[in-house]
Amino acid sequence: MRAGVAIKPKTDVSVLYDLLDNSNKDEVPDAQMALVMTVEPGFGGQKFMPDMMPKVEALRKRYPNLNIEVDGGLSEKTIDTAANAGANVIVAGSAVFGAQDPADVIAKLREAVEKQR
Ligand SMILES: O=C(CO)[C@H](O)[C@H](O)COP(=O)(O)O
Repeated sequence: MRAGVAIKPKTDVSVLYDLLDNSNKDEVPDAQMALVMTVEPGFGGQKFMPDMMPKVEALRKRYPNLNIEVDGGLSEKTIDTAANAGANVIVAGSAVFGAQDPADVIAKLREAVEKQR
């Protein structure tokens, strides 16, 4: 099993530091992924919030090997912003399910992330 931890847009990224810094110690479950919500949780089709990117950048700087996920409003238009900030796990609903060629969209999202790694 893998464990992750998520923060909503109004939550400061620093709340994750204690947990992630201590994730190899016995008393804290290993957190192997951090999810930075890029919309308010609740439903698909919302607008990507670029002002969440400093959180992603801060996590990437502090944890070079952490899986950092973004969720909300990700598409071919917003993927470069997220990937440049350091996100390497992408949740995309509308952009994929609303596409004529979902596989092509997934390939483009993947390519944008892999370009940064
Ligand atoms: O459920 C969500 C928020 O709670 C997700 O943001 C959603 O599933 C992703 O969808 P979209 O790509 O349309 O923003």
